Amino acid sequence: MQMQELASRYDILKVIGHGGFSAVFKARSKEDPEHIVALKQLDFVLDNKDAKEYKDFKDEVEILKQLDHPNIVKIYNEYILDNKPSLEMEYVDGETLETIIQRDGYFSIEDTLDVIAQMAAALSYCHHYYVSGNMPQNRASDSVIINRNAIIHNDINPKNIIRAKNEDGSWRYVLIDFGLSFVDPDAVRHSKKEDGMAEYKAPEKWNGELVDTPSDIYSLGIVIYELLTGTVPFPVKDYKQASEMIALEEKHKSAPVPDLCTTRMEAVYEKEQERPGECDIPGWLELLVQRCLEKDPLKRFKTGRELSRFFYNGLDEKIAVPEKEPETSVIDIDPSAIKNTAAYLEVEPNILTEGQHYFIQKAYTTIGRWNDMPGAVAADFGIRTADRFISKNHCQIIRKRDPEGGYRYFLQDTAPSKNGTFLNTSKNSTRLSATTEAVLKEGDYFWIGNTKIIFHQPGEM
Ligand SMILES: Nc1ncnc2c1ncn2[C@@H]1O[C@H](COP(=O)(O)OP(=O)(O)OP(=O)(O)O)[C@@H](O)[C@H]1O
Repeated sequence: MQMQELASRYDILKVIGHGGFSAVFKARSKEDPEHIVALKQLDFVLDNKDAKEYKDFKDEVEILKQLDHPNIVKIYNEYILDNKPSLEMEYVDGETLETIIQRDGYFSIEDTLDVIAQMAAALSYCHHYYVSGNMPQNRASDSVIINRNAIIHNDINPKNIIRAKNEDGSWRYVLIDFGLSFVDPDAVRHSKKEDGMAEYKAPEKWNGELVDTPSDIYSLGIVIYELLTGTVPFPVKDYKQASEMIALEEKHKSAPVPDLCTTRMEAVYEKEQERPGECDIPGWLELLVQRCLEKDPLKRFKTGRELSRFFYNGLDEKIAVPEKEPETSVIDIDPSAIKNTAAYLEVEPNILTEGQHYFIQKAYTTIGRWNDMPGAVAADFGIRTADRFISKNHCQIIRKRDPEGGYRYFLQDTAPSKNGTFLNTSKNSTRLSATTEAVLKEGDYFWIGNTKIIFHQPGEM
């Protein structure tokens, strides 16, 4: 790589990242040795400096240079060095949220609130930024969408938020990488065709509709969900699989978001190997995430400012949180009507017990006799039975992630139940000890009281 101009201007201190399309360096200006910068240089040789794309890019940089906010990376200048477009910006010394999530799994509530406060401030600033003077046209399909009243980031994801330490030890979260339409051919690929990373991409982007400030709110909502649970609501294993991408599009457009509290409790259990008591996400924060992830952009917070307002009202306990519907349901679903279901339990009907199915959706599913007394503690899976040998809280299924990304399921007796839980035996021969977690495979069955329950795992989603 020829780097004469670059080398004459800067001492390269470190290569921060080098992908297929650009390299980012930590560099020291030779002219001003106090000046440490991040320098992003495209692997793109510019042979025509009058090209329209390059002019647009320069215009965009001119506008982004004006942005001055503690939670937005400061852009200093753009140059052509060794025939390559290069962007000089503030060096943010820290780690991306992606790195932190990969290492730590998920964030505490307190740290998540800190991220939301700072990112809502950043978005509030750019979503209400008044652009004066000459400006590029609003190019809705391009990556940076600039009009007089808003700058849209358009590629919010955990790779583009860096956490740095302030002098007083507190965290500063900084939004980087406004998906400039020219600065990064990779961004062009992402944004012109895909408008940002697929797992963070708002439904209206998939639909090719007008992208506006609520699209950033959706992407930030996915990041908040991921901070709280360690996983995005709609994960993708392989981007190259067309069927996965079609399914992902469908999920963003129409699938309900998996319950935030349940997913967090599973993540806590997986990390701590200890059952969490209550979900620690405040009700108003659940509502905030739901509002960010509304499919219809008109139902989301319109801009960072609206999000911010809701956030501080939540902190001040000024948001009314509706009671959650109880999870236990008496509606029986026929599993054959559902393709590709998650694991479920089938109760074999007998003279005392109704046939039932129950889909396992949580890290712990308690199983016991159906109890409709008001205020009674009910098991997750209440078996409708007159069988008095089944306790109200008899046994449980524990769900754990396996290394391939699927789930494994275990049966455990409840500490111990009065009448025992019997796995894969004729009834009443080998009782599970209360400390055993017996692994379950498709077709395994167990007995509680006089009732047989069959475990099914037809292939996880
Ligand atoms: N201003 C900055 N200060 C410090 N590190 C930065 C700065 N800008 C980018 N980085 C880091 O440099 C690395 C490469 O960044 P870059 O934006 O090119 O890569 P990317 O996010 O992998 O690619 P893409 O832009 O195609 O999504 C990342 O680890 C990023 O966090």
